[in-house]
Amino acid sequence: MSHAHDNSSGSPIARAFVDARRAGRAVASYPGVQPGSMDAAYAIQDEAIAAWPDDVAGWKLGRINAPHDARFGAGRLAGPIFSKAVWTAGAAPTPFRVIDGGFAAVEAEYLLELGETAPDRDGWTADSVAPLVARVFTGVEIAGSPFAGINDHGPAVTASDFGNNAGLILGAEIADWRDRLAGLTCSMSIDGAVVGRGGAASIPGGPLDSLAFLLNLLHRRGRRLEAGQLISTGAATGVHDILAGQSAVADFGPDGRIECVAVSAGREPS
Ligand SMILES: C=C/C=C(\O)C(=O)O
Repeated sequence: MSHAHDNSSGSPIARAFVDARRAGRAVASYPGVQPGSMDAAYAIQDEAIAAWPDDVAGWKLGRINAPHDARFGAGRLAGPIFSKAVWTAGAAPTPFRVIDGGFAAVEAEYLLELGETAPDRDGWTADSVAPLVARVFTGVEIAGSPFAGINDHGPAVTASDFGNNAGLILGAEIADWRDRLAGLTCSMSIDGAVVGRGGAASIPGGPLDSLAFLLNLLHRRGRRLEAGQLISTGAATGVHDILAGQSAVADFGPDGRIECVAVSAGREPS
C-alpha cells in the first residue's frame, strides 16, 4: 500500500513528528496531549504513515512490559518500517542517522519475510502464521525518534511516533530456521563492550508470536501484511541506547555479525 507524498495529515502530533523526522531535528516535549490508549496511538500513527513520503516495507514489534501491558491491554506495540530505511548489511559498518537531542537505540532482532499476502482475518497464532513465513534473517532494528522521552511515557506515546522505529539493517538469511529458530542466540556490543545477550527465547512466545500479534492488530486497523514485507520481531538482547559516533555489532554466532555506526542526522533525503 503506498501513501507516498500524501500530506493530508490532520493530527498536529503526527505532523510534528513527521516534520521533525524529515528535518532531522529534536522535539523537546511531546507535541500535544498524550494518547491514552493504543487505539488513539495507532490513529496518530496512521496519520503519520499517510504523511510520510515512502512506502511501508515492513513492521517492527516492541514489547510492552508490566504494568503497562495490563493498563493498555497489549503485550506488544507495532510501528511501520519504511522502504528507504531498510539497508542490507555489508562488510563495512552500515551507517544510520540519529537525531541529536532525540532518541536512538540498536536492537538485535530476528526478521521474518512474508512469503505470501496474509489472509485478512483475526485469531492468528504462532502455529498458524508459520506457513506464511518464507525466510528468516538476522537484523538490527534502529529505534529512533525526535523525542528523547519517547520510551518514558508508556506504550501509547511510543506507538504514536512510528513505534519508535527509524530503520532496519537486514543481515544474513538463517538456514534451516524452522528447526533452529527457537534456540538461536545473539549478543550486542557498543564500542567493543557487550551490552546485552539473549536470543529468540527472549521474545515472549517467540518471533512467530510477534507475527501473530501483528496480523491480528493490522486486521483490526484495516491494514494488510503483504508478500515480501519484513517483520522485525522484537528486541532479543534489549533496547540499547546509542549516540552519534558510536559503533555497534550484533553477533549472531554461526549466522554472522552485523556492524553499524551511528551518524548525526541531517535532513531526510527526499
Ligand atoms: C523501542 C521500542 C522497543 C522495542 O523495539 C522492543 O522492545 O523490541
